Amino acid sequence: MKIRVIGRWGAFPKAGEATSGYLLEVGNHKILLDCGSGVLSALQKFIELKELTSVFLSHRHYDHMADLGCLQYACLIDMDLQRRDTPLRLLTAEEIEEEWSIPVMKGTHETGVNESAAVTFEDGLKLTFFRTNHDGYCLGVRVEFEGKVLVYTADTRYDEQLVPFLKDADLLITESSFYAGFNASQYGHMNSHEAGKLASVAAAKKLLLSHLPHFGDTLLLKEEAAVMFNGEILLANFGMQVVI
Ligand SMILES: Nc1ccn([C@@H]2O[C@H](COP(=O)(O)O)[C@@H](O)[C@H]2O)c(=O)n1
Repeated sequence: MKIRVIGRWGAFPKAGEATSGYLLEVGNHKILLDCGSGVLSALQKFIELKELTSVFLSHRHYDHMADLGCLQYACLIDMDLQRRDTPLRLLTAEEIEEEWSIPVMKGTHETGVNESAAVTFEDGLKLTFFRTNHDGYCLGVRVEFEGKVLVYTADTRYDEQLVPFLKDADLLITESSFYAGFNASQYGHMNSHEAGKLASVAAAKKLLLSHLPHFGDTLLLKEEAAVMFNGEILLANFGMQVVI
């Protein structure tokens, strides 16, 4: 499994970068985990959009799905120009409140997902979803393939109820929206200590800190998380690829 950081910022993108987006390449799949602001442009530095096979949307906050509409247009154009023969599969966290629906368009096909259903592909790739502790309906995803495990928590408060879904991940991607000591929970998020603690309690092998704050020295996040987690810690950087 290969995972590349396409967008690493919370809330809004820094100049020339993007908010949440991670490209997962596994078997014949190219799956985008979240499609925040700036992701569509940044993604094309690495692949052509017609190569994408699926997109997982954790929740319907702009920093996780702002570029979805334009991605749908790209798929429509690629279908019309016969550059894409299969519609892009959108795996979207079911929005209980149904405040936003995703338009039906040629080139994309939506499948609502929730915490009680897994998606299994023919080659054995399995995606299992779990509800996180965020404001609104937000799902994390556990990806399993040929004995390797990747977990992406998306947005969440620190919550040990998540641990069974994170257990023994070869790579755990968590948010680290604030610095140690800050009450991140009030905003539905985690600070760096909490990210490290979650990785430790879940016995993750490697931790990738992302969904970063727009203030302070983000290098500190890694040092702070290391107080709570003894394993390898990576701080998300644009274009960084991790192989597990
Ligand atoms: N006082 C605040 C409030 C929020 N943030 C950040 O804004 C983002 C909000 O994103 P949601 O996913 O909760 O919609 C998030 O990155 C928060 O950390 C902040 O920095 N300060």
